[in-house]
Amino acid sequence: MTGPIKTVKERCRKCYACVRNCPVKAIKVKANYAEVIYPRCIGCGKCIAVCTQKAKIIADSSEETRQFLATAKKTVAVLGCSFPAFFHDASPGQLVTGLKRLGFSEVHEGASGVELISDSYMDQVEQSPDQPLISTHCPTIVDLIERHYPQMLKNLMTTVSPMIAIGRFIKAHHGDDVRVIYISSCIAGKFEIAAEQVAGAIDGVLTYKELSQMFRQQKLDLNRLGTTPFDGLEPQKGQLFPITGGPFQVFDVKDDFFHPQFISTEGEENSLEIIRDLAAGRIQARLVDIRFCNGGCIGGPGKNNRLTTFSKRTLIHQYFQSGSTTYKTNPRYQEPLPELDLTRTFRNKHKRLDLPSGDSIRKILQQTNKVREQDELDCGACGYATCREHAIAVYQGLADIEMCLPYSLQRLEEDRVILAQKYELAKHALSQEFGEVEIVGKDPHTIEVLNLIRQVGPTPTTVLIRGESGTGKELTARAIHQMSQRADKTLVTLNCTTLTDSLLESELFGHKKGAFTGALTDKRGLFEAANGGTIFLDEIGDITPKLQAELLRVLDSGEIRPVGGNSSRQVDVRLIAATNKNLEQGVTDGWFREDLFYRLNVFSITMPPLRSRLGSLEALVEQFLRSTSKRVNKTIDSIDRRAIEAMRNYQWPGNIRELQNIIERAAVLTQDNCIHLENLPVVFTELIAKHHDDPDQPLTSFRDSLDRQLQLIEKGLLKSYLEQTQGNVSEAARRAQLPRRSMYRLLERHNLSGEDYRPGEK
Ligand SMILES: Nc1ncnc2c1ncn2[C@@H]1O[C@H](COP(=O)(O)OP(=O)(O)OP(=O)(O)O)[C@@H](O)[C@H]1O
Repeated sequence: MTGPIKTVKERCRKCYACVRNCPVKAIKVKANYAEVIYPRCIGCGKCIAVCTQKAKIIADSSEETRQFLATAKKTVAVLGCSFPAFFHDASPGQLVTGLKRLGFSEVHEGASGVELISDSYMDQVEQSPDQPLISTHCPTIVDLIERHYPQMLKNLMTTVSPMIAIGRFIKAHHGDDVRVIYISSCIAGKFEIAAEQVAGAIDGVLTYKELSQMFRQQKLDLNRLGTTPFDGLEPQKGQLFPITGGPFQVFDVKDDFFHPQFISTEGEENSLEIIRDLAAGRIQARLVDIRFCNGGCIGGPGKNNRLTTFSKRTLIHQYFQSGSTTYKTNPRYQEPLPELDLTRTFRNKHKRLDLPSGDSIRKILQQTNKVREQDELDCGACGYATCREHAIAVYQGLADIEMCLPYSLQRLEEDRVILAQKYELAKHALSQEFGEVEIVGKDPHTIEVLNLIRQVGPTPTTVLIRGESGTGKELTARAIHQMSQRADKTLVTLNCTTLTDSLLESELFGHKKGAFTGALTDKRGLFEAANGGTIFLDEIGDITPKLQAELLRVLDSGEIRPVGGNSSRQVDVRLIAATNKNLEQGVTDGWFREDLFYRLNVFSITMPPLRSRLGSLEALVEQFLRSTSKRVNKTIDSIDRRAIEAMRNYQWPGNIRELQNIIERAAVLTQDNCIHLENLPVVFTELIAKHHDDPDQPLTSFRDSLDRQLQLIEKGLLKSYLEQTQGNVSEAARRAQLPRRSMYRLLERHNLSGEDYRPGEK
């Protein structure tokens, strides 16, 4: 069932402004838009006012009115009592002329409808009812009680509103030969005329905005028109009705405003407060006059100007006092009528929504990560004042879980991490398919690694690859997989540092639908994806104790259990793990499980750092020149001697990956086909210590001088080791705790030889 407030779905951006501002929570949030639930709506128009995207609109009655005007039947216009506050640029007589030009046969003032109901009102008040009477001229208040406070139906005065009264009055004089259009700033009137108890009195409600639009379309400038008198009855005090206190003036309620038995109030907050007070029996008034809009009927949402309540109030008062309006009352309205029925009844339209149990609320709160009381932030971003109200609305199907902002932000972050991981996986898969896998190097360390790969590759043994970052651990894992019987099956790579504990568990072992928020379907884990092949867990030293225990269980049993699942599945996966952390230290310090360490460390390969395999430096450089040339789309086929010399003297903290990156950078920078020393980062130029043997060299830059001094210290130390070991280079290397090859390289660089220190050989 749709009511007069419509949603333009394409415009709704789900900002929840309407949810937040709707006083009776009559907005339901759907997948792509928020819409009004008509049976709960009270037509106050707040959602229209707060929607910056103009996605909430009031059903426009101008087209329907035009159609009425185009037929032979008479159509009468009734101007709501607030019209002088909205059409103040033109005189009332010009407005009447304008309406007649549009085709209306007669124009009446709604204020005369107020006077029609005055007696009925006072009769009810004077009967001294035993419970407070609530006025019924504001349709929003009537809807509020019918739809949300049905226990107060008995308090509603059984009199129609002035709009219905004048509609019935006009129709009583014309028979069914006439249509009546009411023009007002009140959009709730559009709701009211549809109520079965008053149906037929008014045929359409036009807002002032819609009427102005009709004037514009007809190019009618009211200021240029002559004046025409009203055709209806001349009202007396009814013209004061729309403003605060107006009804009491019109109905001649003698007791003043200070008397607690006669209360007149308006505005959303006051209206809701007084109805709650009345419902709870906290106040005992005789007559309560309530109008929902701020300032009374001059505050309706169907307005066409932005004047303040005070200036509109002044305009109404001026109009009342001026007495300049002219009337040429149609004689038919003077004729006596059989008594006009001005009563109405009301109906309980309350739709009770199921209330969740405490347990259901708790479960919904948990879905948005609210487990403890302090997790309930009550931030209001969802449109509900508290997390509990939001949870109840979710239970009642009015709200979405995703409306919780902190929860949605967290979900987004988790999704981002998962996507980043998936991106890494895709990248790896591509490089596995199209990238180079060849391990370059002829130095003894690399040859030793290649031998180990050859030996362990074809076996199903678990391998632990260790070594500094960028030394080729992943490359080695790929080589092992390619050399294995599983080479035609998948190699799944996972970097354990990128995922949180819970995500890593679901990533590795999969999850069942509903295992946690966001687990919308069953999902296969990486262990299952690697079934029959190999799984490479990079940075294994970074997984948490919980996951270490789980991994150990999988390695021992060969079975995986998805998160949230009850049964296990057998998988045949070869595990290769890598780390640059000292796991033995981890075992001692307690952050790595000893049993897992031994389970992983069945066969270990330690990747030597680049600084200890400089024998392969040139081969690596050549390899990277080739691959980089392709990548940067340049032909680079050589590197100059000084650049290589500088590279030999560099420590390579980032190892082979750093070398690869430096070559790529240089390839981009070079202007010809060769990489020069100048194309390398500045540190390499500084490493070419031209004068490191000459202590008397005049001081140049601080860096040069420091480098020179360090070279001297280094040479002095080497000489001491050679002296102490009488030129035995192996012994000197052992004492210096350096690899023998490094010792030879250092001696070569400083032009030293063991022979010079052997006894008798000097
Ligand atoms: N011996 C080698 N021959 C050719 N390329 C190599 C060699 N070793 C490493 N690389 C290249 O160096 C880069 C870094 O290697 P890899 O990613 O295997 O190192 P890693 O030790 O796994 O690094 P991290 O610890 O940072 O994950 C890769 O592009 C790889 O192809």
